[in-house]
Amino acid sequence: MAYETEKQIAIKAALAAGQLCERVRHEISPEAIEKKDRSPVTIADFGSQALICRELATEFPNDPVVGEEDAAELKQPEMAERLSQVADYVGAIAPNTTPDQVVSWIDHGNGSVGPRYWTLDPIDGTKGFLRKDQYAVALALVEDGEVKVGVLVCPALQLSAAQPGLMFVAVRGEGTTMSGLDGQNPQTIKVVSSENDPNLRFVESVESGHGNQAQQAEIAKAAGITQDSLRMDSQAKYGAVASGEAALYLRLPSPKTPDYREKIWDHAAGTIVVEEAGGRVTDMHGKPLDFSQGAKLVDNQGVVVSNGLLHDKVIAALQQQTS
Ligand SMILES: Nc1ncnc2c1ncn2[C@@H]1O[C@H](COP(=O)(O)O)[C@@H](OP(=O)(O)O)[C@H]1O
Ligand SMILES: [Mg+2]
Repeated sequence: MAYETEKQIAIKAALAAGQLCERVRHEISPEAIEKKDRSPVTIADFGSQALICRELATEFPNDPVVGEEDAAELKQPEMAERLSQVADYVGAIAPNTTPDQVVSWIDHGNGSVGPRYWTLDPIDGTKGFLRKDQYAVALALVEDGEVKVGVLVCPALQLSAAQPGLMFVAVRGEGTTMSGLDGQNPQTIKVVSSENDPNLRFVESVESGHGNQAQQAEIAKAAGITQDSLRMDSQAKYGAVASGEAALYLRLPSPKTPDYREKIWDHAAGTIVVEEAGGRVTDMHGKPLDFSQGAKLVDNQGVVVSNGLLHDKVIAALQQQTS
């Protein structure tokens, strides 16, 4: 099977990172959230990137990693205590970790996009993480601009599972699986194969500033979806489409940030998870997402993720709105 080693290492690394994030999350005090204290997410974000980059640097030393975080802030003398907290959390999974190692692993994630690279969002949906809602650890391998392997660990996502904690894994040409966070009994999943069912749902961000909720509602309606949206943080939304829980995920540019360009780590893992489950991912103009241009999807605007059947209808509705 293609990319078997990459897949196994990515799963191991992302699950370990998910475990670290959950430990930190359960220790967030309600007061910290009220005060909008971002320290829990900072610790988990840095710890997750450190653990994953440690694994990738050991197993694939020649592969660049394009991660969301860098250690510049953590290296400041006034951050010494925070750094040692991160090292403690990482050390619970990778014994004897030193603060210097943490810094160097995090900075291993400052690579550049090339012919083959990994991209990592150590905590996607930071706002969801702080609200104790959805978040994801998202890791993907990209070759020649195409995502080849994607792993999404969603520790708080339940869908139809008996308990929260879902992992989605996809390899190009080999389908998408979903399992619990023990990785046991992965089940092949498929998008919902209907376009006219009154029960079809669409997903969008909880954060109104990350999209255009009014326009998203209109477009979903034009595509025949009559149900209210399901609002969810992070790339868990891609998992919802891949598993058939939703038929569509719309992320249209917010009127406040019309020129926003999406980040590769916010979409790479999710894209392959949906495509390999039989769905489609493009930008709002129907163009495939181009992961070869750098950390941002500079040639794309907005994101449309569907079960495939609805896709052309959605793009046509968007074109009609702008013409
Ligand atoms: N104006 C904007 N438009 C779209 N996405 C944005 C945005 N500002 C920030 N984001 C991205 O939205 C991501 C969260 O998406 P969602 O709303 O689907 O949970 C953030 O990832 P992080 O949480 O990793 O920083 C961030 O990269
Ligand atoms: Mg993100």
